[in-house]
Amino acid sequence: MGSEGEGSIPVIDLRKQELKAGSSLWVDTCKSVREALEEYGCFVALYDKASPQLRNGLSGCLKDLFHLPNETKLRNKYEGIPLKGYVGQNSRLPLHESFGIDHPTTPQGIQTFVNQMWPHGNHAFCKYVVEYAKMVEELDQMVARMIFESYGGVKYYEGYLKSATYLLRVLQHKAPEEEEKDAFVSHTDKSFTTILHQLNHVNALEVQTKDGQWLKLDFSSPTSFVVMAGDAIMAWSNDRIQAPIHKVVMNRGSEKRYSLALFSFMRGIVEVNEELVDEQHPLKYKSFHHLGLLNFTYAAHIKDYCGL
Ligand SMILES: O=C(O)CCC(=O)C(=O)O
Ligand SMILES: [Fe+2]
Repeated sequence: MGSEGEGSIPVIDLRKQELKAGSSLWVDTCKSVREALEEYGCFVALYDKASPQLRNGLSGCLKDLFHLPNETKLRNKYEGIPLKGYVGQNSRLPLHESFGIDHPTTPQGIQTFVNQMWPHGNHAFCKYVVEYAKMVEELDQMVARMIFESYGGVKYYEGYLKSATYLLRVLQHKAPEEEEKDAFVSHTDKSFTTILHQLNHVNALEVQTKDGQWLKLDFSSPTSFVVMAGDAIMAWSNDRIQAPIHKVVMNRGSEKRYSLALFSFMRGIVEVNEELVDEQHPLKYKSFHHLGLLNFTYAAHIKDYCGL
């Protein structure tokens, strides 16, 4: 467990049976999670709940989705909320295409999306996406518990369970004609946390360290998931955790890349964890409405929205 040498993103094993809340392994793992998030804003979690059948089923469904006609794809719209719907055919992001599925862990959420894309239904898509999203939601909740515990108590965790809402983005990135090219521009996520997974072996995600170095992430294994801090957890932690700047860089001649990002958001108000405010660490953010942050100018920094 822990870091794989200097200058690389930590890998943390969350697969072990003995990893039960309160055990000594749990306490050690919470510490590794906290250190990774404070140093890099992300880590690679090893988690083995995605069966080969699920991954294969999901791959097939996503390929079908990206093959739909453009006018069908454009029905995936969320008025007023940038990047929540379909992004594609965009000259500024020519290698990128993605869809947003709101509430992917609920039958209604997935059904709404499927009705837009396949008015006659798509049973396999519903089945695989819900199964996948629920599995990642469990991982998200486990990591959230570890984070909340290591920063002073489970009371925040109970609030998180009640108010977390999820958005699944499914992404396809194509290879460029030049040697290498940004396929998704550098940004931080506006989520509380994001969990990323790749459906094939094409690595392309890069994360910037505090000293400005870009690190490539290898999460091509079926058991690797990247847990990444978003702007909201950065504010909640009063800047102990930094939301890392990241981008997707594709190389010439590579296969199309398929990845999935499960973003968590809090319904309602996020308050800075009071245990993380003291003389050395004065309060850096006002309480803020998380979904309001999404409606705020997308390109803006969270400090413009609720920074002190
Ligand atoms: O595809 C990836 O690995 C990253 C995608 C991403 O950064 C995002 O959707 O916000
Ligand atoms: Fe991102």
